[in-house]
Amino acid sequence: MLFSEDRFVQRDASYGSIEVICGSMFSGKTEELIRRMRRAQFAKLDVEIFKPTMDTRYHQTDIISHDSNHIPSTPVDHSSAILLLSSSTRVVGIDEAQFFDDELPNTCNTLANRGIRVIIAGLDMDFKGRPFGPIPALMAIAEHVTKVHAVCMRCGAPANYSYRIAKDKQKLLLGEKESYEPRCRACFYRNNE
Ligand SMILES: Nc1ncnc2c1ncn2[C@@H]1O[C@H](COP(=O)(O)OP(=O)(O)O)[C@@H](O)[C@H]1O
Ligand SMILES: Cc1cn([C@H]2C[C@H](O)[C@@H](COP(=O)(O)O)O2)c(=O)[nH]c1=O
Ligand SMILES: [Zn+2]
Repeated sequence: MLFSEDRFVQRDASYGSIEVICGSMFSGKTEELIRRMRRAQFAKLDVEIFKPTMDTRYHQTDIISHDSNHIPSTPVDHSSAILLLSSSTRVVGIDEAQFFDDELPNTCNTLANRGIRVIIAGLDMDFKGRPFGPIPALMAIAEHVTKVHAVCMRCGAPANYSYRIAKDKQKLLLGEKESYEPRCRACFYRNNE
């Protein structure tokens, strides 16, 4: 079922909220983030979208999904910049949040306590199946967590792991289908132990 904004409205409008969209690569995190941001724009709310400067796979500024859906964003080096750049904003979106520093949860809390709706998209696990960056802490403090799934490239089941095809072992390796494929638990661990 699609996330519905109507299901959760703060009674005290001086407070906002935190939403996390997480899952494996190709699971539709960016598409879902774009969908929610576009609905906020249709509602004529001021929105700002941020991504980490290091994620330059498709475009210097735009956020672009694997289906070429896109929306403009502001690249930032550190989560503290998001606070400085969000003063007159009602809705803040953050993509590829797994790449941000450990201050991101505090930043998001500060924004939400200023009345801002914060929507975060990011990988919950790295290629080893381990929690990734600030995402687990964000999931803990969020009002809403949406876990989306890709389709396992081996068996067609819902996939929640990002299997790395490339031989590189370092945690950070930007890439797409040439380097990763989504897999279900069985197909991920059967070939990865
Ligand atoms: N194995 C797969 N499972 C699901 N979607 C896939 C797969 N491979 C490619 N896609 C495409 O990826 C799109 C999702 O892209 P995107 O929102 O950028 O995902 P994410 O941000 O989670 O990596 C899907 O709509 C689909 O067209
Ligand atoms: C699993 C994993 C992924 N990455 C990189 C690969 C991509 O550049 C992004 C994820 O992009 P998506 O929008 O979710 O498809 O993260 C990485 O650096 N390390 C990993 O373990
Ligand atoms: Zn599978």
